Amino acid sequence: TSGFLLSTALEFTSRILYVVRAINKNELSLNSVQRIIQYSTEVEVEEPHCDRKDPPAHWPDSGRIEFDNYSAKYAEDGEDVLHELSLSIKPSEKIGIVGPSGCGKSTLSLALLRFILTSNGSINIDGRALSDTNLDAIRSRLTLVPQDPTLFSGTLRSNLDPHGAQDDSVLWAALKRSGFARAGGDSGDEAAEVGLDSEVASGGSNFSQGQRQLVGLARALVRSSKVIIMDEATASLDDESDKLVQRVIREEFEGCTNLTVAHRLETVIDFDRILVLRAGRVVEFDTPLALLDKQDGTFREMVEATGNFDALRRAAGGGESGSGREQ
Ligand SMILES: Nc1ncnc2c1ncn2[C@@H]1O[C@H](COP(=O)(O)OP(=O)(O)OP(=O)(O)O)[C@@H](O)[C@H]1O
Repeated sequence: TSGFLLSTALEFTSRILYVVRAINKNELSLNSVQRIIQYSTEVEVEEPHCDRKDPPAHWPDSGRIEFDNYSAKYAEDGEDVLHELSLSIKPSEKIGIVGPSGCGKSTLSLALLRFILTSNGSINIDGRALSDTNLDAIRSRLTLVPQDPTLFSGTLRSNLDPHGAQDDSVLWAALKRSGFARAGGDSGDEAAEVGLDSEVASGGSNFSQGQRQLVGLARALVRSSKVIIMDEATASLDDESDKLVQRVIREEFEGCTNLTVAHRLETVIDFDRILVLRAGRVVEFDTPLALLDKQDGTFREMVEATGNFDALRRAAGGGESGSGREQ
């Protein structure tokens, strides 16, 4: 009986491990995974390993993203949720995605990893249509850093590199570049020594959400993804962690194309361009300053509603407030 129990327990553990690895591989938070599992029961998703072409090893090499009249939906018989998106994102551009709740921000980030169904048009990255590209390749070459990256019980090393494919020096460099090494390994009561062997509790519960995001960024650095999609944390990060996350995006991902779903306008106010969505459509797409100075603009209204217009406009690189003036 004990032998049977042991083998059942082992089988159970190995199944759990498989799921955890799958989650980690795709850099998705449990929330996102739950949502995707939920979608996949409701949605007629594509076969995950369907016979689409493997891209060359260096793809994507510059990170140019083109949406060409792209529409998408969650279910074959459902309504489109994203409508006729046509926009071109240049290599290394930092794009903030904003808009009211339910406008399609998260759906757009899922679309880049082909988690939803294309109903019309296409998304191309460096000239390659995602619809013609092997799904595993898409999800291993583009990185989605969710609001709260999933960490699993083990060490920082195993969380950064579950397949043990990288040298410690690469992992350590990523931890330092992400700012995690400086951010400390626990709640910061005392200067904790952080190393690759630092223990990670189940769910990363011995780290703050900000620190988990930094580990998520370190994973992206280890993978040297050219395209990084971030879902900004809605919960307020402590100031220190927030600054670190922002610094990493600006400095360490300088050569990457970055799309950030932003809940707080401060996060993206100095990005290269802002994409404003409403009801799944693009309503504005321009530099923050141009949008702030656009009479009756949607982004401008959103910024005005924060009551912090002048400070945000300054942060966007603007001088005297352009309130009330058309360019
Ligand atoms: N699994 C699903 N099946 C069908 N429709 C969905 C599903 N998930 C989201 N939607 C719909 O897609 C639209 C866009 O939702 P999405 O979550 O992308 O918006 P969002 O801008 O990210 O919202 P928030 O700021 O609240 O996170 C909404 O109308 C939503 O109801």
